[in-house]
Amino acid sequence: MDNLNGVAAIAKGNNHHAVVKNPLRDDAFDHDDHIKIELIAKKFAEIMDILGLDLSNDSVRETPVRVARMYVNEVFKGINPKNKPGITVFKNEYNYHHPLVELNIPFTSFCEHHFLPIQGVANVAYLPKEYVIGLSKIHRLVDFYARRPQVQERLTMQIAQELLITLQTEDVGVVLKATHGCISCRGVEDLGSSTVTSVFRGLFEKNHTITSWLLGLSGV
Ligand SMILES: Nc1nc2c(ncn2[C@@H]2O[C@H](COP(=O)(O)OP(=O)(O)OP(=O)(O)O)[C@@H](O)[C@H]2O)c(=O)[nH]1
Ligand SMILES: [Zn+2]
Repeated sequence: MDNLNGVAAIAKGNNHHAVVKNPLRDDAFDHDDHIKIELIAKKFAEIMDILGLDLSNDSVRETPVRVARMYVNEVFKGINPKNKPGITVFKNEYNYHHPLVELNIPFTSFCEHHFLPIQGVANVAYLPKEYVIGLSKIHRLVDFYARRPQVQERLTMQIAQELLITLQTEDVGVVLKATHGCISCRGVEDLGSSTVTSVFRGLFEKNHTITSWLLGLSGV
């Protein structure tokens, strides 16, 4: 159990910087969340005011603080390493040395260029060595890295890198299929297209049958 606790500690610790980084300043967490909410609400009220919205109207009066809370506590909470989920791993006592695939994990992220939703599913696979991970923790990791201003490529890499580190395996495959609000709601306004990104490491890179199978599972 000591070993197990050791690995759990690595997973829980601040390995936020071990993976591909989001563009964040060093002082990103100098303000407490409640201060951030207060500051963002003020700025958002200004934006609404500039747009000509009547902030004395009952329906929109609370919108600045709603948006501020949503940014800090919900859609961008994954920026802050303190919100990283504790990841439980277990000794692979049953010696399962075959792929495990977690399919159709839904996620919502936000594109860092337009702050519009990126919504889709993740297929995550790995080949266990000494440790296996609690299934729900794969979902929680996808969610944690999604809740940031993101690009899909970085999100895919962060999930893969986190699993490589946490599970101490070389064999990981991550496929994300998503639609981008900035493609559908504005700009080119193309409904119905989707974006697929993938990271294949170790077995999942070398064995093309498994790679195509994993991509096939994403409906590509
Ligand atoms: N590679 C990548 N590009 C993204 C992602 N999300 C949004 N984009 C693109 O980021 C680009 C930003 O380009 P800009 O030309 O600066 O922005 P824009 O003028 O609003 O672009 P249009 O969407 O073409 O109107 C756009 O082409 C978006 O489609 C992503 O996850 N990955
Ligand atoms: Zn965008």
